[in-house]
Amino acid sequence: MKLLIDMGNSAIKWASLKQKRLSAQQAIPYQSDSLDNLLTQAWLKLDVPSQGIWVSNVAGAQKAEILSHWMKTHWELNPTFIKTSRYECGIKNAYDNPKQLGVDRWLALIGAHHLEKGPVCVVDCGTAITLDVLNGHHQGGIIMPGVTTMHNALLSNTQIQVNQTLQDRDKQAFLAQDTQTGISLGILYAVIGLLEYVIGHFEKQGYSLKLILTGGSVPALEPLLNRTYRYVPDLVLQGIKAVVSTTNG
Ligand SMILES: Nc1ncnc2c1ncn2[C@@H]1O[C@H](COP(=O)(O)OP(=O)(O)OP(=O)(O)O)[C@@H](O)[C@H]1O
Ligand SMILES: CC(C)(CO)[C@@H](O)C(=O)NCCC(=O)O
Ligand SMILES: [K+]
Repeated sequence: MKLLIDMGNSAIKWASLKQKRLSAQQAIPYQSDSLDNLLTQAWLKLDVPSQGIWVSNVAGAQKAEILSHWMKTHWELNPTFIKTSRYECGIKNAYDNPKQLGVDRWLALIGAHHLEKGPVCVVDCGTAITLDVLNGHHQGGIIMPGVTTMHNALLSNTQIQVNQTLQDRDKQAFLAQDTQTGISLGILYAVIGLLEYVIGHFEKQGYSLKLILTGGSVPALEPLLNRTYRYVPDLVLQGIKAVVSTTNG
């Protein structure tokens, strides 16, 4: 069994890989409890991933160190931290400095390329929202604050007080008649507007991009999306799977 891990900014996600089959993605938010305790709760009953552990980490060196230490202690194994490269699995990285591109974005692109041939727009709606376009090669991308991040930024820079992060969008008007709805719609429209703007730009040039979505905020955006799309919650893990398959047969 191999263990594939996506360490994001707010949550750690993982799945096992057995004979080319990826198990259902599991996730735990980091929250306030120590990562070491969270890992013990999540993984102590797992089979030892004796065929190897691969990690996409954008959560920093300290979390990586805790993860490595936990694995050494409980499994006597060292994880492989995947690095962004210039070329991988048939894709060329568009960044001037390829290493600067977040490894989660790189792996999501690789995952998307395995799912859909042809031009794709890959959008990861997590703590940050990233958008990357693959049209032949990687064309580059965009980074914006995620849904919760936008919400928190607004509340910490104003005197507005609301209870929930995002409201249910059932039977909502196009424009808001209360504060909570106004914030929810503002944030959701910002994301939808970005998608429309970028995909529209490529359409004007004659390219039809297939939209591939991943990340925790996708369900909140779905009611507003007037395009066909594919929602792939474990896209980063699928990218890791593709990388592992090419390097390990
Ligand atoms: N019900 C919800 N409605 C809206 N947004 C949500 C909801 N649940 C989670 N989210 C968003 O999803 C984010 C978590 O996304 P994800 O599960 O992709 O993990 P992440 O670690 O934050 O992401 P990343 O890997 O991009 O760092 C939260 O920060 C929040 O913005
Ligand atoms: C943008 C995030 C935070 C999204 O998780 C991550 O991919 C990251 O830290 N990227 C480095 C910056 C970049 O991709 O240009
Ligand atoms: K992510």
